[in-house]
Amino acid sequence: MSDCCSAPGLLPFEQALTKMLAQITPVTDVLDLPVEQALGYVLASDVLSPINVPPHDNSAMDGYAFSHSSLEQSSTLTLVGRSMAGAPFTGKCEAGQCIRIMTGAKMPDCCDSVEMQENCQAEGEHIRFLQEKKFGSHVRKAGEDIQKNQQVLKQGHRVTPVDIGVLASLGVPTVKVFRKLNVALIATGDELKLPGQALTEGDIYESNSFVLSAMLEKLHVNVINFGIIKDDLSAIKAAFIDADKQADAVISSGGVSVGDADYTKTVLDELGEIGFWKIAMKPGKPFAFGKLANSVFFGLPGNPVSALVTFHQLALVALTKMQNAEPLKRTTLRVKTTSDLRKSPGRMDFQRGVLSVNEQGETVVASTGSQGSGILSSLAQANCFIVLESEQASVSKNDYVTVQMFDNYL
Ligand SMILES: Nc1nc2c(c(=O)[nH]1)N[C@H]1C(S)=C(S)[C@@H](COP(=O)(O)OP(=O)(O)OC[C@H]3O[C@@H](n4cnc5c(N)ncnc54)[C@H](O)[C@@H]3O)O[C@H]1N2
Ligand code: MOO
Repeated sequence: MSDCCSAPGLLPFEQALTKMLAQITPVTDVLDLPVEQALGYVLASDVLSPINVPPHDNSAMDGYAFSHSSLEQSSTLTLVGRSMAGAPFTGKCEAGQCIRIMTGAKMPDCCDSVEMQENCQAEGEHIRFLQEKKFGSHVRKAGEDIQKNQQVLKQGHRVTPVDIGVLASLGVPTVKVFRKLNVALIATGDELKLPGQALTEGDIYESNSFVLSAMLEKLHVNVINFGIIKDDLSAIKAAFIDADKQADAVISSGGVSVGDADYTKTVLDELGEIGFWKIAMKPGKPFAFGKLANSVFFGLPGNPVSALVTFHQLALVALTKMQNAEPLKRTTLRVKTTSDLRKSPGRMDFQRGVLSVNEQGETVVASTGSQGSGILSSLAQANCFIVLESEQASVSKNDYVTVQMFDNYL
């Protein structure tokens, strides 16, 4: 994206992203947390395995362990002991002998292979092996999953449920993680009512803080919800001051445009500094970024789709950096559109699309229809953004477009 194609006065999207990220300082405070509490946290150091996993060679089947060379002499071996999971065979065995073994039990030192019991005939202590077996069959080798000192997880990785299992399997009781961010949410607007309240003339229900709060939960931050603040300069100023004291980042929605009751930018300018305002993107043109005394500030536009798209494309990327997490990976594809797409050059569009596979097996995208920035339900129907560069004009059906798949924050 270059300056050539953005409407005058609007910062190209990529430049806005770069400028914003340059002003984000990642957290440095580190906690040592029990692994079972680490879900969603960002690792503050690499995790190396202190052991081999599994720690010893063990059987993958219930059956009989033996030395492969024994079977070259005779297909019937003599049973001389038992190895159970947690109660290994500690005795000695010789050529021509075998050991009863259970899944997960340690391989006796004298054995190198296992046969499952379904392929054996047991008559007292005489075990007949009915099939030929390869050397090492049904043996899970020590360290075949993870080797001692192997890097298992990297700094910056966000801990998943499976990671918690992997850490437990290493016998690791605690992990070092970066502290959670505190993020304040403020919805501005005289017209906003909470679900459950009655609407009077001109009111609408507030939805931005609900969806933003849910997205922030997925990002694993502490949300400090300031609820609805009236379109009043001093009320907004007081809320921003309070939020700035408590949070690493303050996110407001609404009041960021040029209307008579749009105070966000004025207050940001008074209390801190405006990094930039107005981006060549659609929806989301009036997005503002800046700094308050202690925190960074994201001023999202009030329109529900504009608020969510700017949060997803900009604020979420910045908060991820602030968490010290590895950058978000977003999947993009070039696919055919089955809809005509209306667009004027000058802003980068994030249109809502539905990606699917048609009867011919081709991956195609369709528009969700009207792209008004108040139509929140269209985001719920969509599974991707159709990303159209700033200079692009309308696109015809059957042309190829870039889509960005929704990630798990939407
Ligand atoms: N003269 C101009 N007017 C507008 C421009 C412009 O460039 N010149 N830009 C338009 C664009 S683009 C957008 S986006 C909006 C953004 O306006 P604000 O950020 O000032 O938002 P509001 O005016 O407060 O609200 C816009 C719209 O969204 C509804 N809203 C607000 N907050 C919430 C909420 N928490 N939950 C649900 N809905 C919300 C509000 O009722 C309005 O309908 O400005 C255009 N105007
Ligand atoms: O940016 Mo506004 O978001 O076009 O409606």
